[in-house]
Amino acid sequence: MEIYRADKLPDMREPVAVILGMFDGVHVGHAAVIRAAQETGLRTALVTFTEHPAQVLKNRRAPELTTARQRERIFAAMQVDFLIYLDFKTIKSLSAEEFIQNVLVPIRTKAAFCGFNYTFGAGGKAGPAELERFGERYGFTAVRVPPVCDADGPVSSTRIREQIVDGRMEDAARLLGRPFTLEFPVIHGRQLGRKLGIPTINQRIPDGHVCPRYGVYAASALVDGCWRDAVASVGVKPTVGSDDVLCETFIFDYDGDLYDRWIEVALHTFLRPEERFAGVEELKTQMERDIRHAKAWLARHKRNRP
Ligand SMILES: Cc1cc2nc3c(=O)[nH]c(=O)nc-3n(C[C@H](O)[C@H](O)[C@H](O)COP(=O)(O)O)c2cc1C
Ligand SMILES: Nc1ncnc2c1ncn2[C@@H]1O[C@H](COP(=O)(O)OP(=O)(O)O)[C@@H](O)[C@H]1O
Repeated sequence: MEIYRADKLPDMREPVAVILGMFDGVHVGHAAVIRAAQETGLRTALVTFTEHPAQVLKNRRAPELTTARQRERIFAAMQVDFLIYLDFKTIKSLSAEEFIQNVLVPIRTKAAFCGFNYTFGAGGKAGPAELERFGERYGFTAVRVPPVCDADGPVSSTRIREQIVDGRMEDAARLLGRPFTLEFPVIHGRQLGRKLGIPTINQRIPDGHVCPRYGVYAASALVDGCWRDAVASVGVKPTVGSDDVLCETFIFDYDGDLYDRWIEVALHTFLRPEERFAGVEELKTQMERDIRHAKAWLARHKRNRP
């Protein structure tokens, strides 16, 4: 996948199928839009923004399900050919027709795919119907891909955020089409884990990112291309105290240095809420119990997970 950032649009040698949207989470509804574009047989160009429009317009946005880094990896794995980042600050004043003229026409759009609720042009006033109308004028077909639904309605990033905040990881995984993962750099802690015989990689969950329910999860961690079983704890560790919201993961049967590396941790199922213990000994006893519970759960769910 070739990535183009802001200012400069790529010089396309052949016409492309364009995929439009933010795609936070890249859930099964998003995947349907991407697949529809790929079915044209054309090369696909996903056109998105560096910053979320809501962030620029309202200085406020829903917490992210995926970082740009994660989305890039997922798009690449789905075999999207080009990823084009536009700067929303410069795009936001363009009228709907100017957006077509300044972005879709120069990249040789032959077909444009969007979700059922896609909006574009100044004030987000234009939608799929306008895209179709402009398509006729500028020589591309416009396709509005219907929502993927389950028994509770359309799959949406909003629903998935709620599931994650509630610790309903299996439900979230169903709508994402893969387990929910966090991927952040490994930072230094107080080295207490090692003293307890349970070293953990510590990862800060930044503001603006969705934060799973505080508590303990059966997990796995991607280390050097291999998913390893693990147990993770999300929260502020009230027993010892923490200034940050952390995801701390103990990787089973592993002993290596992971500081400063970006490690992806999948949270499969919620085991128990975070607790404040009277002391470190009580905490250690509970952590050992958590390890047994996580191992038992992971052994029972060997299939369908990384
Ligand atoms: C499986 C697991 C469960 C945990 N549960 C709790 C908990 O309920 N309450 C709490 O205060 N800390 C909890 N922690 C966090 C520990 O306090 C923390 O990992 C330990 O203090 C080591 O910190 P360090 O990484 O800074 O050395 C848990 C950690 C793990 C790995
Ligand atoms: N099995 C393991 N699971 C997690 N981290 C491990 C493991 N083995 C070694 N490590 C390393 O040890 C560090 C964690 O040790 P710990 O004493 O908890 O220190 P800290 O308080 O800095 O997190 C991790 O960042 C990682 O580099």
